Amino acid sequence: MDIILAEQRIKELTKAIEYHNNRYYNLDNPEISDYDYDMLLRELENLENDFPTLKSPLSPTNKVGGERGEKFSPVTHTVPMESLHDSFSRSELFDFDRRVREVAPNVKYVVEPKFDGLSVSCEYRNGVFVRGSTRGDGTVGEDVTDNLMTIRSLPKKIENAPAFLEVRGEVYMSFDSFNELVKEQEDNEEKPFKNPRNAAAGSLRQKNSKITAKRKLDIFVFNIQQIEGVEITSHHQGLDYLTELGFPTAFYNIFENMQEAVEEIERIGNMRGTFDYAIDGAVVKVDDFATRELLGSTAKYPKWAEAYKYPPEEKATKLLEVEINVGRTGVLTPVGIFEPVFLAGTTVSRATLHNKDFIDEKGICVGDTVIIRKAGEIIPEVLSVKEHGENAVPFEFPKLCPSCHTPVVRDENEAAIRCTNTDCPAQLMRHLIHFVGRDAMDIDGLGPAVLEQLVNEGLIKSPADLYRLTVDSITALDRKAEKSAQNLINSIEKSKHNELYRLVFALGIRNIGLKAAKLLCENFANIDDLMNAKAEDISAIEGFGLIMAESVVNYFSAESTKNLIDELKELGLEMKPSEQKKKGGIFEGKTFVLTGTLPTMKRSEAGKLIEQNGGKTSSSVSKKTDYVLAGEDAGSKLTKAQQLGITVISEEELLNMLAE
Ligand SMILES: NC(=O)c1ccc[n+]([C@@H]2O[C@H](COP(=O)([O-])OP(=O)(O)OC[C@H]3O[C@@H](n4cnc5c(N)ncnc54)[C@H](O)[C@@H]3O)[C@@H](O)[C@H]2O)c1
Ligand SMILES: [Zn+2]
Repeated sequence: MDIILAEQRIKELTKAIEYHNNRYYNLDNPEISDYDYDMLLRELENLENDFPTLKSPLSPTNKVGGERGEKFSPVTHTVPMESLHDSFSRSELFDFDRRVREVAPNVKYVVEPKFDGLSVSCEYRNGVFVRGSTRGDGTVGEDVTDNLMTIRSLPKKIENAPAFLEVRGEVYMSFDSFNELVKEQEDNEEKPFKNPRNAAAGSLRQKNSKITAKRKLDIFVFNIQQIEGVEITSHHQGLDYLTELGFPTAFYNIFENMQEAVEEIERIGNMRGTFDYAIDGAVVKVDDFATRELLGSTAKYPKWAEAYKYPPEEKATKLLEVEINVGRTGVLTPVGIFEPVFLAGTTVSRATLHNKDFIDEKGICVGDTVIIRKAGEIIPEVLSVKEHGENAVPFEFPKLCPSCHTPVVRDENEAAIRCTNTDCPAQLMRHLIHFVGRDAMDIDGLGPAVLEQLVNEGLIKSPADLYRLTVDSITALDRKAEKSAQNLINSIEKSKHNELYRLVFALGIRNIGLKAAKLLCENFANIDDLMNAKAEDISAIEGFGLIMAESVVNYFSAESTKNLIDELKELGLEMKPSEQKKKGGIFEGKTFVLTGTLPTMKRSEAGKLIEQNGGKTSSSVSKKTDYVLAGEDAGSKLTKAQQLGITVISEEELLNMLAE
């Protein structure tokens, strides 16, 4: 390649990598697989090696991680949180070994699994967990102490602790917790997380630690960053000590040569399907700290460690049939059923085919041999058709709902095809599951199996029928004891006293999630006001757009909704109003966006103050924003405010406004 072309390609790659970095680190929502990303980075690294004069000091090959978001306060890492250099072949590992042996001919290596989560640092003073932070750009991370507090396996207080200890670990979500979460998200027709890593990152970087607590995160601790009062001279000694203190650590082994280390890496690779957590590789580390000192670091990673990344597994299998699932809002989702294959640790026999367009674009026919792969190690995806089956014909997307046989419709500008029949049994099941859910009416003891029985027996045709159940009607179902029937009735009774927002969420109005349901109820005094609200009134609520507003109005104007609400009222649902948005404070009707570090207050404190005085806070700057309260290091939000000509105030000015 000549230098002109190389320069052009380096520019392209840099741009693409920066784009994907932002999606991955800042938005927790990557667009391409890690493997594809690694290949882009590798191509850039190779070009920079071939044309050293073209390498910019700001190259992504020189930088760790993403940027620090504005959600959390900054934490400066005394000991930088470095990244790792990746190898994709044995020969690269032996190159690494050669470089190390120039400095330390008798090196010993520790090999351990490389967890696929997100990196955090945790600090302990006299054994008490005092602060935890994300890696950020390696130098400055985000303070996520409250969220780390929710991780059960992370010790909060350690016995016989050193005066000061900073450890580094990887927060992850187990496959079990991840599958549970995705199922919940799918049932609610929310966009599910793509893999456990994104789920872990998205959950840890939550403003509301109550949400983090529900997500069941876990941690493996793999390094001592700093320690006072205890002397440790090697990595394996450090790991043993951490285990002794009660930290969850992973297994490791020590080797005297690279050949054995490579075999261990292969062994771990072969085992990866047996772990309950995702690993994306293994790490080889120089054991002795003094040798590490000698080897040093580059701007991005230590020269004493090397990661080996396992390639994503792909397999060919036959598509046997396409099943159509009907979701709560009636969306028909095609699911491919394959001849079972063992892939990246689990047996795969189904994968979503997303929608009609996906099937048409790939030209997928029943009977074809297709290539499937696990992206991000977990969710199987269909990559391509490898070979058309002999008599394979293109899959015909059904024109009727498979559950109720009503003709389906496709909305304009939407890939989704829906069944719009409100009495559709498939939707009814989904709807009921949602209706009784924890964030909705919160009725204990009504799992999918019981609901299905009740629906099959014809006892339940709508959510209102739940309130018509009796102990007798339930005990009549097979194997239901009187006691459990009574418990069920009790929890159904209890749900009658719920606050209105639960019902509004439970109704499953399109585009209305839990937060929107709460907002609606804070802005309308009771169900009747809400049912009579006009789209303009609803879209005036901060956080609501016209689509959401219309969705609410359409839903409540339907005759079937009116009947349902009447029935529910008659059956004794209290529909308790929520506390109404405070009216009349000095910030009444004003929306604030808070950004940067304030001189004396935490942003959450300032937010509370604003809300106590009738104002609202929002996380993004728009034309609806009245004030941007900016502190130090206010980033893009400040710029946006300036572009839109929105008044920017300081903490002092805020306090002056309140004093007036
Ligand atoms: N798909 C995308 O769009 C996209 C974009 C950016 C980054 N990525 C992915 O992110 C990763 C690159 O990020 P990175 O800089 O964090 O590098 P990395 O994940 O490859 O390696 C460094 C990280 O490994 C972690 N780690 C886990 N177990 C460890 C152990 N036992 N010892 C030491 N460290 C351990 C550390 O927390 C450290 O931060 C790659 O996997 C890349 O594919 C993907
Ligand atoms: Zn239907």
